Amino acid sequence: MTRPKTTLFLLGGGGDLSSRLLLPALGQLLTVQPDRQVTLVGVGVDEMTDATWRDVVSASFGTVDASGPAIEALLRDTVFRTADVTSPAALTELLDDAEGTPALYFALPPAVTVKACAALEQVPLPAGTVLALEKPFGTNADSATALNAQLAKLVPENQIHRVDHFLGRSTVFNLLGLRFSNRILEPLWNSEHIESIDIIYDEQLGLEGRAGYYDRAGALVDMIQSHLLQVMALVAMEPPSTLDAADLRDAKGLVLRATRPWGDAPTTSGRRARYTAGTVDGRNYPSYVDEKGVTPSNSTETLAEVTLQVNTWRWAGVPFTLRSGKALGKRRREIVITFKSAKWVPTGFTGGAEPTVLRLFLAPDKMSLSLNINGAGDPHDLERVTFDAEFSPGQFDAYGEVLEGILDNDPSLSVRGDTAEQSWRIVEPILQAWREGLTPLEDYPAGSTGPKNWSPVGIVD
Ligand SMILES: NC(=O)C1=CN([C@@H]2O[C@H](COP(=O)(O)OP(=O)(O)OC[C@H]3O[C@@H](n4cnc5c(N)ncnc54)[C@H](OP(=O)(O)O)[C@@H]3O)[C@@H](O)[C@H]2O)C=CC1
Ligand SMILES: O=C1O[C@H](COP(=O)(O)O)[C@@H](O)[C@H](O)[C@H]1O
Repeated sequence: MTRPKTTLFLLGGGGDLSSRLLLPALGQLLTVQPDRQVTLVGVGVDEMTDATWRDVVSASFGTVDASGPAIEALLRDTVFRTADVTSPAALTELLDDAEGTPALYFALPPAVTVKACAALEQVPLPAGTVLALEKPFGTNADSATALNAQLAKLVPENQIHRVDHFLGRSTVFNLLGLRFSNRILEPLWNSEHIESIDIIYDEQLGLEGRAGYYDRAGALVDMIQSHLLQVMALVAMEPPSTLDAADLRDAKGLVLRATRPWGDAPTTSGRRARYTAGTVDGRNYPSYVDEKGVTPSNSTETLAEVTLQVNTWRWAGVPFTLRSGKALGKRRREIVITFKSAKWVPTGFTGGAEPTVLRLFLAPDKMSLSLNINGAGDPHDLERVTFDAEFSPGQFDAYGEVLEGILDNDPSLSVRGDTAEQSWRIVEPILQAWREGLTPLEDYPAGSTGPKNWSPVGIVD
């Protein structure tokens, strides 16, 4: 198969995202798929020579041992352009150099991305131009709507990739494959049989010098609005007919449109907390408020939990709890599906009251299914047994899969405009309650599991 030529413009090519995640991912992709014809153009405001840029790209490729003919060709031809991408003239000049289909990756501060998109209105865009936008997509539902309207003036929706690296994970296909190819799962995947679903992404990392962004976002926006709602949509979606972008994204949209804070009570459906000084795995963390660049009066939460309801026949009454936080004692990245207990365990057995639990672990992807079976010895005794399996790790890291989608212009693993808006709509009442101080901001020591008085979410091993 001959692949079409693409010129990938990395706007913000000298930034952290590019050097740490995008360039290594590109290196990985071209190593595995050397038949790709990609010309790379790095763009930034600060001057950089082509030779220095080549060194940047080469160093990033080195982190993943990228090699082969496509890598050599890319390194030979890549150039850096100094340009202010908020200027229509600069953008026009950049695009004049494009060979094949241009893909513009906005690895820029979000406010600059918005201005660049406005500038693009005055730029003749070659047919097929692909736009890839990083999170955060807007700062609330209104700004996300406005940005969508702006983008719609530029290219059709299926040429817009709103990047969510969680959807780049092979996790998406692992989850859909497991759910939809096993007759013992899908018929039980509803409120008749499922008690609750928890989606947990607890990190040991703290702020890591990202106050400029994180102190205005907080855990709810940084992780739940941006990523975990997309994961939830995959868990809760109706069976799609195909894995095509339209089918997958329609099914996700349906779930998110039906999602509300639990009991329609934004004040009580969420909890928030902020870390104080502590130790995580031998590493000392200062209190969040003492981290460089943090404004304590922002009351930014570093741990957020929200419980949501999905108002559909399938999910009525099932709480979906989404939780993510930083500087926690243990890394937990999983989806926990807790089934209802058996309706009746015959008298004569002991045990067996515990429900079936399916745990889907993320990155690396694994699953475990806990059931009750007759244990060794007395056959009346029911004991817990867990079946474990590992999923294939996938060909690429998450950003490799993201880039593959962009270069092939397959938007199935990116966020559609309407669902970006829905994600904001879902969290906004909770954010509002938090801004008004209606939900207390609690504390937890770094290295702990969260505030002492919080009941655990999911399974605590
Ligand atoms: N870093 C990360 O881990 C992640 C980042 N993101 C998102 O990715 C985006 C980029 O983040 P990050 O790489 O960390 O940011 P950085 O601040 O490290 O990089 C931003 C880049 O944008 C360039 N830039 C700024 N203004 C202009 C302009 N007017 N014209 C051309 N270039 C410009 C800068 O150029 P110069 O260097 O020349 O000043 C710089 O290279 C953000 O939206 C962020 O939210 C998302 C997930 C993770
Ligand atoms: O987008 C983000 O994701 C990371 C977590 O994802 P991972 O793939 O690095 O585990 C999170 O740490 C960061 O705060 C957030 O912006």
